[in-house]
Amino acid sequence: MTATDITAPNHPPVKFGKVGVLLVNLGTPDGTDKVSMRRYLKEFLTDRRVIEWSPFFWYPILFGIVLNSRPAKVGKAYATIWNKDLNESYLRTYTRNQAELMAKSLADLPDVRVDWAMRYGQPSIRSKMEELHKDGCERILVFPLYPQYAAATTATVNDEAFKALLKMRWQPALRTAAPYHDDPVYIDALANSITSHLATLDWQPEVVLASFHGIPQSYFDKGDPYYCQCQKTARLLREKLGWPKEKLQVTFQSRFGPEEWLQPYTDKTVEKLAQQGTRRIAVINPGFVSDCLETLEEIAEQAAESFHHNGGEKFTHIPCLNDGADGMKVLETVVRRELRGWV
Ligand SMILES: C=CC1=C(C)c2cc3[nH]c(cc4nc(cc5[nH]c(cc1n2)c(C)c5CCC(=O)O)C(CCC(=O)O)=C4C)c(C)c3C=C
Ligand SMILES: [Fe+2]
Ligand SMILES: [Fe+2]
Repeated sequence: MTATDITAPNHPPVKFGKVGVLLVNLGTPDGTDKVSMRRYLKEFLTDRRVIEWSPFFWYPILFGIVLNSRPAKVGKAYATIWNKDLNESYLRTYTRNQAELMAKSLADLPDVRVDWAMRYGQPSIRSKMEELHKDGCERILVFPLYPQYAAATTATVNDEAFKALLKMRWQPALRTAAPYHDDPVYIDALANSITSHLATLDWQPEVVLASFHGIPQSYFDKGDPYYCQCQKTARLLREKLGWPKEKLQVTFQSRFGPEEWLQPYTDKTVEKLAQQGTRRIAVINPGFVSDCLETLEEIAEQAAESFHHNGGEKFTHIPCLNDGADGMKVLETVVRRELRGWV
């Protein structure tokens, strides 16, 4: 269709013919104060893709205990890793940078619009879908920025994108990007980030932990592919580096609540390694596209402290791919692949 196809009298102006790419990450509070933290955690922890317990059981605990105690505690943790220059979390800074850099690298596709959103907090997926649509995007690619698929992350982003279409008369076509846990470009980028980080040190780790965010064991038992995709990423990374299994070990971090989560746990492994005589370790977080609370505070601060406290000597955290050239090459490869047939 071209503008000349609009022949009806008094037809309102419409934009069309564009393709949108929406990069989506998990989310972020607007500030580290209690009110912002509570708002963010409430949106996050009422998502049934994240907490699968029945609301009849969960809400009294959430509203009676968790949302009264956790905002202050987590706010303090966020304050230690806040991007003070821009007064925002690094997850927000990196996600915005990724979208801006992506727009530049797709300059050869003039009909493509790139934007970013957060599943929890601002800018919301709905607001960005509406903006892209108004801007003439008849097709939108939603890219949940998680290399490994989990219902608690990927599926909830996709759900929200589809929900945004519910009230639209003229819906855009919607595509969602597949996980890329075994993409050679991603594995190469991780391998490069390990070797180039280790080359900056005057010591070498005996063990490198590949620490992924955990999920409850029960989600895995119900068929979530996340655990297996994490294991595959680590196997391919080991093969790429030519390392044995003992040198690159998979662990799972960020447990929440009393249930059993995927094991081995990162915090317990760090403690045990130090207690059993390992003196030098490195930790990489291959499942996180950008550094955030879970990498900067839980690993680079807390895990490092625990390692030293238990007798370890050298600890280093390998930064996430963030908005660096290797990481952007990964994201661009996925976007160009998923746009095939549309551009
Ligand atoms: C049952 C609760 C949770 C599940 C399941 C879960 C899965 C999951 N999360 C990420 C990535 C991130 N999580 C982050 C923070 C975070 N995660 C949970 C809970 C669950 N996550 C909470 C309550 C929080 C907030 C902090 C806290 O209260 O401890 C973040 C960091 C966000 C930031 O702004 O820095 C990320 C990223 C993945 C990949 C995942 C499952 C695969
Ligand atoms: Fe999480
Ligand atoms: Fe955490």
